[in-house]
Amino acid sequence: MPNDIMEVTTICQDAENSQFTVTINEEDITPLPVANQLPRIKILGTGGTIASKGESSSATAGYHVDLTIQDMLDSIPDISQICQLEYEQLCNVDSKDLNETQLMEIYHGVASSLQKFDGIVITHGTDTLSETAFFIEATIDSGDVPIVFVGSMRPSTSVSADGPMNLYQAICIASNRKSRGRGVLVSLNDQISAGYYITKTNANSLDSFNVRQGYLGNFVNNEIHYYYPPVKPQGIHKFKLNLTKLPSVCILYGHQNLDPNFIDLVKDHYDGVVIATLGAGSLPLEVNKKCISLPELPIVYSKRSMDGMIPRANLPPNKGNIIASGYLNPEKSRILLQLCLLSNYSMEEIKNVFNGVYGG
Ligand SMILES: NC(=O)C[C@H](N)C(=O)O
Repeated sequence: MPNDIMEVTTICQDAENSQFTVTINEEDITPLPVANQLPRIKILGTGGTIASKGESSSATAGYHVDLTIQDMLDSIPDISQICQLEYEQLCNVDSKDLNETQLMEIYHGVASSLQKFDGIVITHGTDTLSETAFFIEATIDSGDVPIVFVGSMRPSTSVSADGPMNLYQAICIASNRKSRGRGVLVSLNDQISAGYYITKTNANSLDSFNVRQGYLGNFVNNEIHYYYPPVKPQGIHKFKLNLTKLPSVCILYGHQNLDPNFIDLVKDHYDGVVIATLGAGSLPLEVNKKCISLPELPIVYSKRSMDGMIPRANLPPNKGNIIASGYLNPEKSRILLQLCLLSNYSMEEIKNVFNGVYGG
């Protein structure tokens, strides 16, 4: 028997329906689970469009959150042969309304489920899903347990609602042992990606999430195809979370003819600032001067552009308090800076953390 690791798996218990001849080495064989040995999966519900109802079947905007996890589960195929399920409704809101208290509830919901479950699914609005996913990856050492975020772009009432299939796939992904050791995942529109890097790039379409670092896998016809063996993103810095309030960090958006004094509006009200710079760290000379004149205020230079990164070489010369975001977009840079400040890191230590994503 060849020594390859199986790269294609099927959720379907009926192996004859698999379109693939799967070769596995003997060490990799797991017997088909009997009912009480099925993976234990915890769903944590937070709301979002996946839990929403609209006015009519053609409405894809103007909807409201109205479904519980149980309602959502009623709309998906039978999963009793795939996993043993438990769920908890942590909150039920549009993700624009998620605040720090609810973020901490999600953190505790995940942390307290890790020991008891083989996989965790979090239903979440797509608008801020990537922020929560990044936060959880940065604060929880999940070991091998897959943590799968899922949302939808159409409300449950719309024609061709995407929520049921997305949820079904997320549960299958969390239940599949090939998902182990991959950290925080996002499952949406048949694609599997790393929560650390994913970004919402389209405000409306089903193909709303994109990741330039590449999708990790694909879900087609009940089969999960991972493109790579288990791996977690490069440069993750794990923070120990204590229960104090997160430091406040704001994001400023750069534009042509930027007034250098815009920093003055926020400098006394926030512990740190992130600027979406015009290109790869470029800001008008006077704005750079203003930023470096505030040596106590950490300022992360991130980017307006969806793709690309901020290299350290593009920072202004006297860059004591200026930190390059590397590959992180402004909203992820904000969370990383908050966590660094919560940990009382020095400016140098903050730069080292951002260096993990090639910034610093
Ligand atoms: N598609 C969605 O889930 C968007 C929604 N506004 C939310 O983030 O809760």
